[in-house]
Amino acid sequence: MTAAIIDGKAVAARTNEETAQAVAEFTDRTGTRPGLATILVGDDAASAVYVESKRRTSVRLGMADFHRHLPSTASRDDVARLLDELASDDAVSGILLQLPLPESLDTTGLVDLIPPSKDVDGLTTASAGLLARGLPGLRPCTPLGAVELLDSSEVTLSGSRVVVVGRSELVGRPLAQLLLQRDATVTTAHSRTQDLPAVTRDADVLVVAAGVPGLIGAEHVKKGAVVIDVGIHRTETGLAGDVRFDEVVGVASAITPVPGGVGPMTIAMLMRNTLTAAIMVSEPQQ
Ligand SMILES: NC(=O)C1=CN([C@@H]2O[C@H](COP(=O)(O)OP(=O)(O)OC[C@H]3O[C@@H](n4cnc5c(N)ncnc54)[C@H](OP(=O)(O)O)[C@@H]3O)[C@@H](O)[C@H]2O)C=CC1
Ligand SMILES: Nc1nc(=O)c2c([nH]1)NC[C@@H]1CN(c3ccc(C(=O)N[C@@H](CCC(=O)O)C(=O)O)cc3)C=[N+]21
Repeated sequence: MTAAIIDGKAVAARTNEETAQAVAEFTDRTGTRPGLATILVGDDAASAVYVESKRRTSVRLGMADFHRHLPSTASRDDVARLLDELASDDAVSGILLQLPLPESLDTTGLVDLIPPSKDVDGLTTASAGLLARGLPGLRPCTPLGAVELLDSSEVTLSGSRVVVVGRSELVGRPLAQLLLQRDATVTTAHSRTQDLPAVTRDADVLVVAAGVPGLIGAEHVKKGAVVIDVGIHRTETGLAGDVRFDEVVGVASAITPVPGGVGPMTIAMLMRNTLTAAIMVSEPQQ
């Protein structure tokens, strides 16, 4: 048996088409475009590539592009001032502060200057609280993308055993919360987990966001499980994930590739969140 390949690129393209359509309707109705502000601090090459990709996609879908680039020497006050300015600009629907920030800057303190209504990355303490409580709010893009891929493959979440490897604020933790809301039986594994293969072999659905190249092999996967690989690494032979794809493809029933899996979905969910943020401002809930 060889696993079905879950085509994130195709699902993202379909999602983006729907978003573009909804952006056009929004613009007809309100006379304004949803606007995405991306902020890059410093010159990390990978971050610059991701930000470019987000900007390019937002423009293609009909949104307004507000990009700001600060030098790696920018102070906390420089970043805070910029965030305040974008927070009070009505043309800006969503603000994305690309991570990681240079080490000298206090990431949580700065992210929390983004108003929850513009937090299209879903990373502020306020958004995390809303998610934990199950209240309406903007959710982090990569977890949303992973769940969307599972839905697109018609994977049953309710009652299923899902193991998430990783507990970061950006991916693992919010993903576990989203899956709990979908009534999955969720286990979160991390670097202190004992006997990781025994834990992951229990999973009907295994989502890996550990940031360790090739961490997960055939010995970690139950026959017929669905495997979502969030990891992304630049290697000499190209991009690779946290999962040894060549091994696991022979054990799983479905698997995401890297590239072409979760990555494109992250951007598609950012676009959808930006539209949602714009709509929430133009049509506030009663
Ligand atoms: N495709 C996409 O759109 C995106 C991809 N990524 C990628 O996903 C990966 C994870 O990102 P992120 O969550 O930000 O990473 P972090 O480094 O912030 O978190 C990694 C998590 O994995 C856990 N972990 C590390 N090593 C092991 C191990 N050997 N066994 C079990 N758990 C382990 C850590 O545990 P502990 O808490 O104990 O330290 C931690 O909770 C990276 O490769 C990143 O590049 C990230 C965002 C978007
Ligand atoms: N505030 C913040 N929000 C983020 O969402 C965020 C972040 N910081 N920091 C870094 C991670 C990483 N991330 C990715 C986005 C797209 C792809 C993506 O499009 N990947 C393509 C390939 C891209 C390529 O060719 O390099 C793919 O997997 O097919 C990957 C990874 C978002 N992140």
